[in-house]
Amino acid sequence: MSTDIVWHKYEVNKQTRAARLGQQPRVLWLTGLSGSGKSTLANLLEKKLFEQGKHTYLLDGDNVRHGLCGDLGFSDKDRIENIRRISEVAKLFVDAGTMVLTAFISPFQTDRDFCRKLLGDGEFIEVFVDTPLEVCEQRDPKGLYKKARNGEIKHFTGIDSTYEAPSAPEVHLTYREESAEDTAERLYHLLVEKGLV
Ligand SMILES: Nc1ncnc2c1ncn2[C@@H]1O[C@H](COP(=O)(O)OS(=O)(=O)O)[C@@H](OP(=O)(O)O)[C@H]1O
Ligand SMILES: Nc1ncnc2c1ncn2[C@@H]1O[C@H](COP(=O)(O)OP(=O)(O)O)[C@@H](O)[C@H]1O
Repeated sequence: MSTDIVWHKYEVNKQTRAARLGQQPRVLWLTGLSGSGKSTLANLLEKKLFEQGKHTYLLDGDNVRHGLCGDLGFSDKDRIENIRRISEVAKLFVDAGTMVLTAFISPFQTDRDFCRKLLGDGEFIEVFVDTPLEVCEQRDPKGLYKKARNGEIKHFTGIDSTYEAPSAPEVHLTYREESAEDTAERLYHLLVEKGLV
């Protein structure tokens, strides 16, 4: 526990940085099952925003687990800590004026709400990548569902670990049989329609 600490207020702050970058910093938080398309869509969306001159950063589950969260596994307790750390990192990026995209399963509503509360009003955009389990399992891009069904991986989301679907996401990306590029375009337009990017 950190005690006897104070908060320093700086003159160069979120508002001044955001004004310099000419954008509204926020977090586009993609949540969904493994294989639902979070990484693919976040990557395509970041590319689009970046090409428009936005200052972006993508935090991705697999990548973050190589470093910052390399000591964490997939028990409920570890997933909660994973999302807590990522939320704090996302907040720092928002403070730096950045448009953050995240691609984590983030299976629990309370943890996603934790990040929402950590940020300012309107800064947390929850995007539910609502791809059915059957489709994710059929895609199985990393062969993990197969391993989970064989019992080689325990606590796999959707198989023997819970996924709580968002109750009121800002964007609900329903499944359609179409290319990833088309889905990313659909996501982009939903965000634009709602004035979120
Ligand atoms: N048991 C289990 N359950 C779910 N996922 C597993 C598991 N073991 C490894 N993986 C791989 O880890 C990626 C998910 O990491 P996340 O940090 O997004 O998970 S979580 O938000 O903490 O639940 C996940 O990546 P995605 O497939 O991109 O979602 C998997 O590649
Ligand atoms: N419409 C689509 N949207 C997103 N991904 C799709 C789509 N159609 C097929 N895919 C494929 O599904 C897989 C999704 O994997 P990934 O992006 O790693 O998901 P996640 O990050 O949620 O685990 C990729 O291999 C991607 O090419």
